[in-house]
Amino acid sequence: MNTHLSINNITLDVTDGSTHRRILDDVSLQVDSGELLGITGPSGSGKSTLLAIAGTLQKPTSGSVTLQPGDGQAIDLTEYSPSSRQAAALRRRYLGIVFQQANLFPSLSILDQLLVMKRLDRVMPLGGKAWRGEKDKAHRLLEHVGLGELGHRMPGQLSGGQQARVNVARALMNDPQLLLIDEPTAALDSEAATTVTHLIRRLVAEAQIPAIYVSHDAEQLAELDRVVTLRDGILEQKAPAEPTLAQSGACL
Ligand SMILES: Nc1ncnc2c1ncn2[C@@H]1O[C@H](COP(=O)(O)OP(=O)(O)OP(=O)(O)O)[C@@H](O)[C@H]1O
Repeated sequence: MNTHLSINNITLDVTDGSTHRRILDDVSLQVDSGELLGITGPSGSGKSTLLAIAGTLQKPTSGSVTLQPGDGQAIDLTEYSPSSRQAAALRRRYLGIVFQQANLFPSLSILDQLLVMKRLDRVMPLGGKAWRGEKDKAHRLLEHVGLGELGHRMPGQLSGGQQARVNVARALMNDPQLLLIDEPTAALDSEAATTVTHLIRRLVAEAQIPAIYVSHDAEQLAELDRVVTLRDGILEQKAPAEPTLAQSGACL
């Protein structure tokens, strides 16, 4: 089932005292199922803000973000106020968000980092069938990100790259239909960063969901399916490619 993301004419204006600023200006983007789209651009160009809007964490001044799951009705992710119960429900049901800082709970094991939100979300008797299902899933995800043996460790006992992998696994616990990733490898050395980017790429292809990956890192961006650039809130348009001889109909 194809899940498709459509960012439609997003504009964000903010007022700072008596100054009005346009942070995002008529940004439109499409991301296909299984596609990992990179967004890059100078600092302050609006990348994280666009991600926050797609993640229901900020409301645009105008425009919409539509998630079309393969087997259901289209969902407008900009419909509700970010602090509303409805927006929280959309995040829980449809979105996986990976922020730069893993922000792992220092006193919880790696396995429990994946399970803690499930505990808060709904009351599940420990040891019951539903809870065992979630635990199995957390184990499977940790194995999938190469941390199968480390579920019992505490965050302080993991390297930065391993913590970043926990961060990714945690975002997949709710089987998201859209993955939003903000500079996941900024704090990592090049080798660890590439491992995490390859992992994300594999997981997105396997889950066949659309994903957006914000980064400044040219080496990581080169690993993605497609990259677009934001500059001063405007999406840079690539010049159309020169037509090939065949397209231009030229005869030799
Ligand atoms: N609600 C808001 N009120 C005022 N300014 C805002 C608001 N939201 C975003 N901004 C401003 O919008 C601009 C874009 O910020 P954003 O964090 O999206 O940029 P970025 O491209 O992700 O930068 P970086 O690469 O440094 O993380 C910044 O100048 C930020 O201060």
